[in-house]
Amino acid sequence: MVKTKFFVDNNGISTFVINRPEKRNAVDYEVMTSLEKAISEVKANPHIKALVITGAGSQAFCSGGDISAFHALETAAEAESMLKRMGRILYELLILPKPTVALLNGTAVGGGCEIAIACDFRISAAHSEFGFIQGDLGITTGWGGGTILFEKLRYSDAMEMLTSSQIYSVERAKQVGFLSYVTSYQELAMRCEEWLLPIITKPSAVLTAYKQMPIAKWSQVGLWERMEAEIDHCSLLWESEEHKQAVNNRLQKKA
Ligand SMILES: CC[C@@H](C(=O)O)C(=O)SCCNC(=O)CCNC(=O)[C@H](O)C(C)(C)COP(=O)(O)OP(=O)(O)OC[C@H]1O[C@@H](n2cnc3c(N)ncnc32)[C@H](O)[C@@H]1OP(=O)(O)O
Repeated sequence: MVKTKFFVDNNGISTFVINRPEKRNAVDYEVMTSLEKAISEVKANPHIKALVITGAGSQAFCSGGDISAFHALETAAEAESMLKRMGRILYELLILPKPTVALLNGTAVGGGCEIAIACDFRISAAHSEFGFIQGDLGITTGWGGGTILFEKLRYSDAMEMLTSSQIYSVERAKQVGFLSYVTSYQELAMRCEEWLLPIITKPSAVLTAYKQMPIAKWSQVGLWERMEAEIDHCSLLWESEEHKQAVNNRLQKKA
């Protein structure tokens, strides 16, 4: 089965689907490569007005990094190369000069929440749940998503979401500003299109100009450098006994 899909509709809305429902749409190297390519295509293709990222099935949007695949990364240096690669992809997604939507068809945890927060909007199915659960694994966010969360949510809300590792319902996630809109799973695709319609019917130059406003700020405040610092911290924690034990427990389904 192909691990990702990418298509563009007649309105210029492109959709990237992580297609690993049996692994709750976990991100491995193949998924990373496809996402990297899709972002480049969206940036370069003048017919594409927006990018939607979603997951296959109704159970998960994305369960973060593929812990079976990344379990093999033992040292801080080994972890850093994977984390930095995905961090750069999320930075490119963040600064894409076109509107982006995380279409949350199900639960997002760990790096899944990092992908979601790198998008401009988060539209969710009513049954989804969200958690920056990295703290329970003895690490921090490692793809730069913590830094992005602090940019997009109120300080105390971002701080609580990250440090508590709690699972948020859609109600709570909407309350803290993590979500833009909630609908039923059945209506998700249709509502997303409706949501995007007043946006994608504007000239591309207008959309790009608006997107440039936060991008200029992020460049001034050295956002990428701050994401790199986050990645460095996570890499160091990666080689801790606490992290290795937590991942082993999860792989053996003890936690
Ligand atoms: C590495 C980067 C780092 C970052 O920088 O942020 C991270 O992303 S850390 C976070 C890593 N992710 C996790 O630890 C999440 C683990 N998964 C779960 O907590 C749960 O699966 C779920 C997402 C809450 C869904 O629960 P549920 O619907 O009950 O499914 P199962 O738990 O039964 O899983 C089904 C199936 O999928 C496999 N799976 C799930 N998540 C991952 C994953 N992240 N990597 C690899 N495989 C995953 C799980 O092992 C099951 O497989 P089988 O046993 O073969 O059926």
